[in-house]
Amino acid sequence: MAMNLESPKKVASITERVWQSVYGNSSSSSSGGGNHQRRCSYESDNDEYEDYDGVGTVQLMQMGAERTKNVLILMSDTGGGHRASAEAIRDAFSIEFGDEYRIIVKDVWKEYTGWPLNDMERSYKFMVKHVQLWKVAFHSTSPRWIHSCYLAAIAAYYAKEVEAGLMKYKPDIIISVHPLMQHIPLWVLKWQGVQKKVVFVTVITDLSSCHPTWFHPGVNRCYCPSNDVAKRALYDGLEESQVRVFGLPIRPSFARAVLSKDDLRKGLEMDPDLPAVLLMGGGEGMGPVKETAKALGESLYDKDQEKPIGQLIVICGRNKGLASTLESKEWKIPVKVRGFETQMEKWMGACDCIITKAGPGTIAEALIRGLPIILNDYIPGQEKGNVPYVVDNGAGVFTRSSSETARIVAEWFSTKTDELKRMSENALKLAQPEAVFDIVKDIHELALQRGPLANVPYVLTSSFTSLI
Ligand SMILES: CCCCCCCC/C=C\CCCCCCCC(=O)OC[C@H](CO[C@@H]1O[C@H](CO)[C@H](O)[C@H](O)[C@H]1O)OC(=O)CCCCCCC/C=C\CCCCCCCC
Ligand SMILES: O=c1ccn([C@@H]2O[C@H](COP(=O)(O)OP(=O)(O)O)[C@@H](O)[C@H]2O)c(=O)[nH]1
Repeated sequence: MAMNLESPKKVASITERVWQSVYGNSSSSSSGGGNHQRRCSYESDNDEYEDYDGVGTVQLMQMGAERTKNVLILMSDTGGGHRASAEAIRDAFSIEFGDEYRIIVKDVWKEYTGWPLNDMERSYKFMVKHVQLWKVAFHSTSPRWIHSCYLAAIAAYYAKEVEAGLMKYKPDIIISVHPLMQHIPLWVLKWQGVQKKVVFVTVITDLSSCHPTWFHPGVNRCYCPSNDVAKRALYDGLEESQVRVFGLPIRPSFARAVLSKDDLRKGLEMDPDLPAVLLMGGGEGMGPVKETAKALGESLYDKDQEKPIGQLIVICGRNKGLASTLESKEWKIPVKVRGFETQMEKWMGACDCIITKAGPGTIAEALIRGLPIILNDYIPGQEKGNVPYVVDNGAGVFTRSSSETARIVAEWFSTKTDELKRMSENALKLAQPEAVFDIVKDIHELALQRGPLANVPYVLTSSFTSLI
């Protein structure tokens, strides 16, 4: 098995590739065989596949080995991490392979099926708010026979809809970045008789204690972000040849260090001199963000000298209530309150440490930026294992107490700057900015091994319930 948990390669090479992808191939040097001047086409919400008539055989528009291959990335906005990873993979395909691939990022469930599949975002938000409910749901569905029964029942009910959803995009390659999106699509491919023609891979977006639904023995590859997850994949029945360990896919923009901290701060209108702490709670702004912000407002103010010793950036994600509460507060230190940000790499690059719940995406991004991490919460189940991942590797600390968090940051910014520096170095050692490129290159290899991917014979058939 390629348990090659690689140390980060030269960041400059990624920088160069990202730069060339965005601004064209002006540099004379080239890296990694990408067609940098070309752009990979992709879509997220606009439909460009109007040829599907919903009843008969779907004809492929482009034939032959040279045609653009369709890559369907299955995700759901349950949290912010799945979309972030999907976008990372999309961007890396574009940088590496230009218009060889057409990338489609979709929540097919939401678009095509009915309740409860089309409402997972809200159901998930509700369950994690009532954390005991989530804990019971997570652990009680862990045994394979239990989740297989649930998923088979849902698959049987929504078979036609899921099939139509997949067929519309005529995928040559399907990439699932969600724990509940292996079983049903694989059954549909089997029903279609195209299981051997379509490349199906899973990219796991949990760093450690992930749910067993991630591991499906029918996939061509299962990309695990850590050796721990790979061991669990093998334990759950995958073959060594199916498992690869490259790291968690993070948006390529994180890997480039084009702007200095000074320039980033200027652009973001931050104080140029005061050390900065970034406070967030995933895409939904979860966890004790409000209490922590208030505590930091006190601890980062030197009462004796009557001046701040640090500045605070709060990113509330989609939590609008949180943002408006914090915006209306009077602060003694410089504070910026933001909603959902699309350029997280800039905010992270401008700060000196981060406070967050134990979301895998945020952790992996912070490691790339070398930010020491204070974890102040975790979702039971899939996020629990992220705490020792950070703490045991010396890249951060865990505390649920807001006052303790505020005290630690104040010390990092005054008497314990050496500790902050040491943790930053440890964070960088864990970072894997190349992971997303290694993943897409491996998928490309898989596709090549399949030979020409044309003529995937998608047809609507009558029943597949007998197959599941
Ligand atoms: C005998 C007692 C029965 C108990 C009742 C159980 C009924 C089933 C109800 C709910 C299903 C619960 C599913 C649990 C497995 C989920 C696997 C998992 O890890 O999911 C994680 C994702 C969220 O992603 C995570 O986000 C995090 C941040 O917030 C972080 O980024 C992390 O890295 C991510 O992995 O969770 C989901 O997507 C769950 C969506 C739940 C929607 C449930 C409501 C709809 C019910 C059924 C539809 C799905 C079919 C359920 C089949 C059960 C199979 C497990
Ligand atoms: O305003 C925001 C808040 C969060 N994120 C991104 O959302 C993801 C959050 O993923 P994580 O796994 O940390 O937590 P989740 O939101 O899934 O609970 C990370 O990539 C963040 O950079 C973002 O792009 N903008």
